[in-house]
Amino acid sequence: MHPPLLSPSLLAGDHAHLAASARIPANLGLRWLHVDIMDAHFVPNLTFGPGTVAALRAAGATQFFDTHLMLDEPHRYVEAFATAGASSISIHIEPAYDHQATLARIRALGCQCGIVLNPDTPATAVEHLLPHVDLVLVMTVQPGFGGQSFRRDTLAKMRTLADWRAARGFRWRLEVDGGIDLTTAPECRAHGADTFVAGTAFFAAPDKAAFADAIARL
Ligand SMILES: O=C(CO)[C@@H](O)[C@H](O)COP(=O)(O)O
Repeated sequence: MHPPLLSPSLLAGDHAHLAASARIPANLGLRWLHVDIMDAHFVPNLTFGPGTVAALRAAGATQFFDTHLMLDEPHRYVEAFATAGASSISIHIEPAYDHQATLARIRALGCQCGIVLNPDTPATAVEHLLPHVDLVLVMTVQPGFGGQSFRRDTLAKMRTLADWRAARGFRWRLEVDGGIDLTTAPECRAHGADTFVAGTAFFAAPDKAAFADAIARL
């Protein structure tokens, strides 16, 4: 299992001042930033596009952009996000497209690649892709909005994936996203997760350094 890593979600930042929001975790020494891309089709919300990612880079953001595409047709946009400055690009298993070819394309573009499962999607749905990814993201809420409650029924799926990783010698990160705070992150850690996306809990924390330290100590 990798050491714990916090990936603060920009979705909970100040959308009128995204570059300033991106600097908050960077100034604490946090290397990752989670960037949620929504298309109002796969999820009922709209957020950022490749132009936002490029603008954040132009404004000086240097952290690892952990880019989560919540799109019906992610294969049409991976090039745009790679060119804009994504570091990793994660795509969902649920829509129908060529997942394996899209993951390979993401790597060919020089990014890390991840596969994402909604809360009700079983681990078996991504089993065939596990040799081909750098990250597996287990959604712990139905994607689309920040500020939702963590779903404990996803813990067993984390354990299954973590057991497969250990038994089969995979090196990917196991990331969790949705309702992650200082109560739910330890539960996920106990079920094999190593990468923790936190939006509301991070940006609302009065002492963000203490929040980051608590995750680092898991
Ligand atoms: O992908 C998503 C929501 O769809 C997440 O990345 C949220 O940004 C997490 O927000 P919190 O649950 O931590 O507020």
